[in-house]
Amino acid sequence: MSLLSIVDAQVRFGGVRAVDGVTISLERGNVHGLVGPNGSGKTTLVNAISGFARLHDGSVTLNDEQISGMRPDQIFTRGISRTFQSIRLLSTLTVRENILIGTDRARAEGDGRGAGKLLPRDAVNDRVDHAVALLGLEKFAGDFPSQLPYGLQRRVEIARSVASRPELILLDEPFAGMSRAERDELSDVLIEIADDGFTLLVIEHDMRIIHKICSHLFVMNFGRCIAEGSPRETAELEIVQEAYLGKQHGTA
Ligand SMILES: Nc1ncnc2c1ncn2[C@@H]1O[C@H](COP(=O)(O)OP(=O)(O)OP(=O)(O)O)[C@@H](O)[C@H]1O
Repeated sequence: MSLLSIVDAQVRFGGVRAVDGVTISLERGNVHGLVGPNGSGKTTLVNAISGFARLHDGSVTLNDEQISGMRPDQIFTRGISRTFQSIRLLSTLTVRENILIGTDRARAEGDGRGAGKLLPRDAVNDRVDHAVALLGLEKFAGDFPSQLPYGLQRRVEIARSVASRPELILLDEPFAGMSRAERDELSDVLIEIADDGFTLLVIEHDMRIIHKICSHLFVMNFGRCIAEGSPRETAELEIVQEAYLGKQHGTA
């Protein structure tokens, strides 16, 4: 059984079909890449999975439970955590305190619907320690986000997601704005996160990074998923190369 199944998902903004009948599945433990030209619908698809965009048609199911139609907080408690293109950290909290917020999902672990008990303090600390270590943030745990370079702020956001122990982490352009060295470091960290058992869906433009970290790739254009498979096989497809060369939809 797939971890997440999206069937015929459609999201429209007025006359714009931002997501236009996407049917894809995410498999547990994989790092999935989501690529496509600007405006092809990648962020809208991630928004639809995480409850930030309303589906006009189709469905999203997590572990066989339909989550489309739920609010973002309800989807979070069911185990989907995400980051945004712009970093969203709380400036008055330390790195560790920002990551601690991720453990709030534990409140819902009783019945998966927000009625669970609080985790014991030791268990919360273990989760935070694990996330801090996985993201290599030990030296910065007492710092405030504004004291850190951009690449480390990104890592704090991802650590916060990891601390929620989600079933699936959605990362919207986590490498954007990073130096090559920061990109290489973060890609190694994402591989470690996947080795730790997490399932990831990563929006990224840099095919070098995609080839390095992803086992499965989805390619979008004009709101549709036009190809999927291993990064190597999809990159070689003519329809994918045409999308990146900017040929218009429906033209020869
Ligand atoms: N809130 C919105 N209101 C109106 N149109 C929107 C909205 N969000 C997205 N769109 C439109 O939906 C289409 C898909 O946008 P989306 O941001 O999902 O693409 P993307 O592939 O993530 O692009 P990028 O790589 O530039 O981030 C675009 O035509 C965009 O202008």
